[in-house]
Amino acid sequence: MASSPEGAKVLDAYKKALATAASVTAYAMLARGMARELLPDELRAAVRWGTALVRSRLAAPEKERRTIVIRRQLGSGAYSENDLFDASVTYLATRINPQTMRRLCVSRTRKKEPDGSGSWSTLLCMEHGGSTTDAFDGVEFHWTSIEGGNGNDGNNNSSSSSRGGKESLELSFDAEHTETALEKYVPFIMSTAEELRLRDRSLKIFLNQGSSWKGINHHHPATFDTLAMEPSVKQSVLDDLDRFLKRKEYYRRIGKAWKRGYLLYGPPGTGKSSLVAAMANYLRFNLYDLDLSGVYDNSCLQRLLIDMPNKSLLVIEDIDCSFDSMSREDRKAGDDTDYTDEDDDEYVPRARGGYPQERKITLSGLLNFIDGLWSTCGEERIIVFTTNYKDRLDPALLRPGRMDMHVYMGHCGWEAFKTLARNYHLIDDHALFPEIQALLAVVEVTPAEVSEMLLRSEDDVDVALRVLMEFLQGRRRATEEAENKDGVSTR
Ligand SMILES: Nc1ncnc2c1ncn2[C@@H]1O[C@H](COP(=O)(O)OP(=O)(O)OP(=O)(O)O)[C@@H](O)[C@H]1O
Repeated sequence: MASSPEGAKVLDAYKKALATAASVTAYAMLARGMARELLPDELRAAVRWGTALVRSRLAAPEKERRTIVIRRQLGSGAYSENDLFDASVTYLATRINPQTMRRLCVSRTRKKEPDGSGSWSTLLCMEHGGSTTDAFDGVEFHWTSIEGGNGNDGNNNSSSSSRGGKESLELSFDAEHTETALEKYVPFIMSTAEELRLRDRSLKIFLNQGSSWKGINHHHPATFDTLAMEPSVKQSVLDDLDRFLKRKEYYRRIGKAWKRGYLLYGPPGTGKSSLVAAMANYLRFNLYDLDLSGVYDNSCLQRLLIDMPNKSLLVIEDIDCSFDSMSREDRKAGDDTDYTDEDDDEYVPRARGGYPQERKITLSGLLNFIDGLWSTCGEERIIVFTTNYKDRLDPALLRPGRMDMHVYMGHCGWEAFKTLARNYHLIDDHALFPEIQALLAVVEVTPAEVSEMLLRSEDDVDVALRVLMEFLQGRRRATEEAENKDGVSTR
């Protein structure tokens, strides 16, 4: 290559560069040697300090950190538990990766269901001294578990939390993310822990006794999967519930109470109560079954409604029987009670058996409490009214905006039947299905009646379906005879 003119040029340039580098190095060594010889120690120290200062200014500054200490207990009293500590432990159990933890705490608890069965739940948590990281909103949060004790834990750990003699968690992050930590991350931890708690708790059903609620464990097996109803109606109820749950901010913004009302109507035995139970199971809300015949007056009603916590479902069954829309004149004619102090638009509550009772609450009182009182205290409530006779309801209940969704629970159609066949006999098809489908298209039968027929023979699906088919044929004959009779009599 050197033999060509270009090669000679390159070699030349290379030699020059080497010579320059060698002379720069030699000069630097010479200068350093001279400085060591000529400059006094103090001056050299000052130069070193200046160089370090320039270097530290140019380098990226170390980020400031913040630490939030979350103590298990806030004081020494019985009510000093810190909910944020419990919520953080619950939340972290879902974030801990057992693969990356050197030491890990595992606890198992057995939950007993009302039907006697039990299930195990496992909780993972950090051992004292352990740490883990979590990412939220693009920010990295570092968690450390700090041991409690009496200030002399032998670790020489001088953190304030351990000195306080109480167990705690420390949450550290870059100081610039303090607002995210306090305004977003902490509320997120609380709401996630609350969701997990609701998912794991045994549900309760509360019944009113006087002006208070009495709760018992509630284990209604109905779920949206086992519910036999029109698939599109079922899906629209599910979608509505999901939308409701997600809309906390929306309700706050438009200034409306975060509640939702459903009116379930349809003939007896079509699954209205089952749907209420399925809704409670789906939402993991406790159920408050209000028997208006046991409510003396509006103030008693008010107390009951105030006592209902958030995330609860209030159901008033057979609302058409609970209020009688007789006018004052009708009532005066019917009994001797003195109604002189009443407003004309008041209604007499009826006991579930249909007998009017002495003391009164009003439908407007009920609706006003639900609209007014619930908007000022509490949130995330569902109210469900059920009725067999929608046409008998007071128009005040049906007014747009009063009940957000009206759900018709109808007679058993083909899709509903298939759900029941799957529930009771685990089948999706059978030789008798076409005939049953044809019969269901012309016969009015409730899911409760179909369920009863399918249960007649639990072990033998052939027998069960034949029993159902004969029942449907009998119903068709009866309907035809009735129609013929009507036809004859009207002729
Ligand atoms: N749609 C349905 N899906 C599944 N099972 C149902 C359905 N409807 C009725 N059943 C069965 O019938 C029983 C009675 O039904 P449920 O009490 O839910 O009906 P309802 O419409 O509330 O009746 P009522 O108007 O008389 O209170 C239920 O326990 C269940 O076994």
